[in-house]
Amino acid sequence: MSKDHLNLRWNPFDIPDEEVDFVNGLRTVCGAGDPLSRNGCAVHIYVCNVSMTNSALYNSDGDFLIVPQQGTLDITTEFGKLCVSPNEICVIQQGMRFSVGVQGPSRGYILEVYNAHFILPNLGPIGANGLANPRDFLTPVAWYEDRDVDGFRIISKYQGHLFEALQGHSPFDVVAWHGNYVPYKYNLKHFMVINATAFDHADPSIFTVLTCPGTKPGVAIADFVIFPPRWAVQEHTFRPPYYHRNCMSEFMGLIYGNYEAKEEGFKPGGASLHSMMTPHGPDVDCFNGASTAELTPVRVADGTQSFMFETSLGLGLTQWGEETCRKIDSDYYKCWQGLKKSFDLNWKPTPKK
Ligand SMILES: O=C(O)Cc1cc(O)ccc1O
Ligand SMILES: [Fe+2]
Repeated sequence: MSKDHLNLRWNPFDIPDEEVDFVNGLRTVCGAGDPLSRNGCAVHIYVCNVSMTNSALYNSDGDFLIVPQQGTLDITTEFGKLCVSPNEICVIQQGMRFSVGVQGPSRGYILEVYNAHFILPNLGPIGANGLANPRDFLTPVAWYEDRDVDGFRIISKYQGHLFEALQGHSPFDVVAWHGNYVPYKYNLKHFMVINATAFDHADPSIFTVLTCPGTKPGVAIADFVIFPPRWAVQEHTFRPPYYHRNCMSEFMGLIYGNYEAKEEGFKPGGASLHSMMTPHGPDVDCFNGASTAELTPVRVADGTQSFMFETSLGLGLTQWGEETCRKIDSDYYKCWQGLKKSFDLNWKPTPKK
């Protein structure tokens, strides 16, 4: 494997012209571990343009966190209906039957976890409220249909493969439910952003919406992190993401707009992967702009929404992610090539007021 395989960028994944529904349009990009030992995660893309009809999917392997990027999803579940638009996300847990309706060309990202359910991160010193607040998560109200169907397809994703059984009626015949094992949705605009207000760039874990914990305390199987519209006010700081290498694998996607560290090249519906311990950071334009900008309070990321699936596991690419999709941007590494050495022995910091 050559070095440029460790930092990768994908151009937007194609939505096919021929009719494809949500299940047939599922593609796995990368992953770690496996569902047999209930340890690991996977990143999938869905691209589709027609609704699932007389069919339902359930995931025997783990939980799905679905991030629509284009097109609203009308999801019918055994618990009722969820309408999920871009900039909203939903979680459909292991075993729940669901059917996805779409209104046209649709695309999005899915984070699947095998170990445990997603939870809100511990707030630690943040205290009682902040980040994604529990009050903003919505669960469906019960909805049912009593519909006989000649051959309703029940599809199970089991050990990474799809299996199918036919039954004579719609599975969405549950008239009521109680308990808390239920799918939910969340609108990212409700995220209460907390960030550095004096100096330094905070670890993006401060933007964690949901996390799937692993067995080592504080180490996640996967975090869902967003880069929401916010103020940047830090002084004496290079404000964009720092250049770093770290112990996590970072898969990023873009719902709309631009990502501040890569205004060019990272496009909505595309993706990037910065692999564990592989150096990365802002592109040369971002570096040059932020190195000379006056550090007054400024808005960051208005009209945009990027996100990261971050995992403590190593992410291995599938054949589809690496080759079949034909979306890998082989010039990605060039975004850093114009970075010049800027060490100056005689430079002195401006004294603090
Ligand atoms: O652009 C990235 O790769 C994601 C990222 C953002 C940030 O603010 C700090 C670290 C980091 O990896
Ligand atoms: Fe990073």
